[in-house]
Amino acid sequence: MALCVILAAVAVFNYGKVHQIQGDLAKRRLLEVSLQDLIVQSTALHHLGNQHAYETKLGLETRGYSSPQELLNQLAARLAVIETINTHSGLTESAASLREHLIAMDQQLEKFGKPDPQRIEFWLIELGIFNTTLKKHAQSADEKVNALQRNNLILTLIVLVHSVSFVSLTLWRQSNLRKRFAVELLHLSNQARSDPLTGLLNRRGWQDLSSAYLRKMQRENQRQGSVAIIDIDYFKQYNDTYGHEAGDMRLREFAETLRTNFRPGDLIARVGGEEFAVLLPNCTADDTQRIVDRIRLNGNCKVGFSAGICDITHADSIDRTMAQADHALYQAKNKGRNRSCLGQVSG
Ligand SMILES: Nc1nc2c(ncn2[C@@H]2O[C@H](COP(=O)(O)OP(=O)(O)OP(=O)(O)O)[C@@H](O)[C@H]2O)c(=O)[nH]1
Repeated sequence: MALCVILAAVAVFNYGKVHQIQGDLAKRRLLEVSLQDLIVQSTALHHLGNQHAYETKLGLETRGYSSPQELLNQLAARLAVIETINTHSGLTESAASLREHLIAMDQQLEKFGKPDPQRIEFWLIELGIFNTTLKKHAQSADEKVNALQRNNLILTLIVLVHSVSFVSLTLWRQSNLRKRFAVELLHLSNQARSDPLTGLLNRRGWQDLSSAYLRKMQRENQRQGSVAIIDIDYFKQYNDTYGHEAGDMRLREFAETLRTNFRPGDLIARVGGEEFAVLLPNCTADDTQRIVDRIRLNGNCKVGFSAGICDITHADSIDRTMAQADHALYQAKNKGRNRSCLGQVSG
């Protein structure tokens, strides 16, 4: 970024220089035009050196001058313009020399009625030198402007490439940060919804997802679905006999048993210490009871448990369904445990 700023500053400086040189160029054009005028007017000078007065007169008249003095006056006026515009020292010297010749010609004209032909030659030679010097100056100024413009183009391209790269990099970093943030957020929200001991949903996850399931069922007008609340029997006794760590191990094993015996689409959660809840979409309470009993009676299940099961067909909230299933669980416990009971759905 710092490099970009430096390059941009150099480019601005260069533009300033180009601007200044272009101002000089405008002055040069004016100088060139004035010099061309001077060259054109100087062709009449030849006639001032003529032997015959009538040739001089004719030569001057055909170029629009009424007298030799008028021609010299015109030359003096053009030279004054050149002297005013001129800024280069080399050209100033030539202009001064031209002025000297002009003064000498003027004096000769006054004294002898016409300037010395040799002086006229000197004037023309000096004019040629002035012209050549001006062209050289013009060429070097053009080269300078071209070089500066080329440098500026390169600088502009570098600044542009840097700026585009900088903006792209910033956008890429931002999008990466956003993605990481989203993943982090998802991870945190998953953590907040899962039970660290068993990896199943916790009570909060159960609340969120079972309510969402229920809303989906109502939206799609599904008529079937059930909830089972499963509670391990005499778990306090197990804990007291084998210790809390062994109890944890049993809970993990039990969670795994539930995970393998229910379908992937069923919602399984640990909603209390040794209490689990399962939501089975598209499954009636009778079918759920059959599944639950099969698990209960299966030799792989190392703990006994009781279950309360309830249909959610007509339920308007998950809490109401849970209350019914809980009531059925209470009955199962009361009837001696290690069994399942169906709950009645009211309304
Ligand atoms: N190891 C372990 N035990 C837990 C955990 N959470 C709750 N418990 C224990 O589970 C036991 C539950 O006891 P109770 O509510 O009396 O239930 P129970 O002994 O299973 O009796 P019933 O349900 O009536 O058959 C208590 O001893 C709790 O300390 C846990 O995360 N790990």
